[in-house]
Amino acid sequence: MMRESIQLPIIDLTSPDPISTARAIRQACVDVGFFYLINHGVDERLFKKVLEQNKKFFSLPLEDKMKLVRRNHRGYTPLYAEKLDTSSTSQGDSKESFYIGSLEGKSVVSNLNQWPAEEVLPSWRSTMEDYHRRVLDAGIRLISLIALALDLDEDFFHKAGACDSPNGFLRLLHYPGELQLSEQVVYGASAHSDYGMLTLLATDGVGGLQAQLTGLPGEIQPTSDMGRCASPQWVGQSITANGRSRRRKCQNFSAFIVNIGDMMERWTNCLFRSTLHRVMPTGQERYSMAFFLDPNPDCVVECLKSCCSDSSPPRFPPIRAGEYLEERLKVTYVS
Ligand SMILES: O=C(O)CCC(=O)C(=O)O
Ligand SMILES: [Fe+2]
Repeated sequence: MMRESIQLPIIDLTSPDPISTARAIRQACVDVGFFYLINHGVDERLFKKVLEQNKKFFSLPLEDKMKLVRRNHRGYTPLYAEKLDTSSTSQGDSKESFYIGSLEGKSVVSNLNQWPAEEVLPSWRSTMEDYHRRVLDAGIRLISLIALALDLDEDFFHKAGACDSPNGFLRLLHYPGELQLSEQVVYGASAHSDYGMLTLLATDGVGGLQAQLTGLPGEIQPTSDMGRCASPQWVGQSITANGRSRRRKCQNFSAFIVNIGDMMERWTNCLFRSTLHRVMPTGQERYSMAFFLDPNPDCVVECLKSCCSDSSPPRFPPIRAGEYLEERLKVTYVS
């Protein structure tokens, strides 16, 4: 059964009451692993500019884009070259993407010369650098609230070495509108969880993003005749960044869709959920920008003391963030 939409909690980054905000974040991360973030400091004009530049890049001829093909996780990945659900037998995902990374272990944007030429796309690089910096800044501020939500000091993740110079990856995405006639199911992005601490996603407002939830807050999970929980449901046809601002009519900016990544799930011993999500093709072209906030590569991610006990021992061994990320990225590419 497909549910149409899910109401995600709304978190205000400028709320004057960090304690109640942290409480709301905790609830969201335990229940769904997703929430909307508003008042994040990335203004609407910049957001529009990035979206425009995003469209311009993907409308370049394929041979131009292929000149910037992915090296060291920076640059262009063509249609079907990536498959986020590594267990699936379907073909690669129906999306093309462009990765912009920071310098290893530094908050400086560095794309190892994988940039479109200034003559071809004027101001493209500076727009992306600006956006990268601002989203990183919002993410770092959010991490302090996440620490509070875990009953830790607000600088916990900084002290753990995660945030001094975190890795920030901005991924521009384009999902073509035409639906492929194929025997196989084709996904825009097949089911996956994100790898890092947090993801801050902005979209052009076109739907298709869905999350897999085992039970909605307050909702009684149906059980089958066997007495087992019914299988998780895909929800959220309408998880769109702009949906809320349209409803509210008063916001002059869009909300980010934020979700918890696997490293945060490891830290919290699965208290905070790194929820599976996917993008289904809708027949409508779609653009999005996902910003992955990952810990400094040297940071060791290990179960928080407050998240384990004798009856709930750590489920994952400690791991260096850089190694973990490398491993996960390696298996994602079809070619
Ligand atoms: O494009 C989207 O809305 C989601 C993309 C996503 O989940 C990802 O790239 O990890
Ligand atoms: Fe994702």
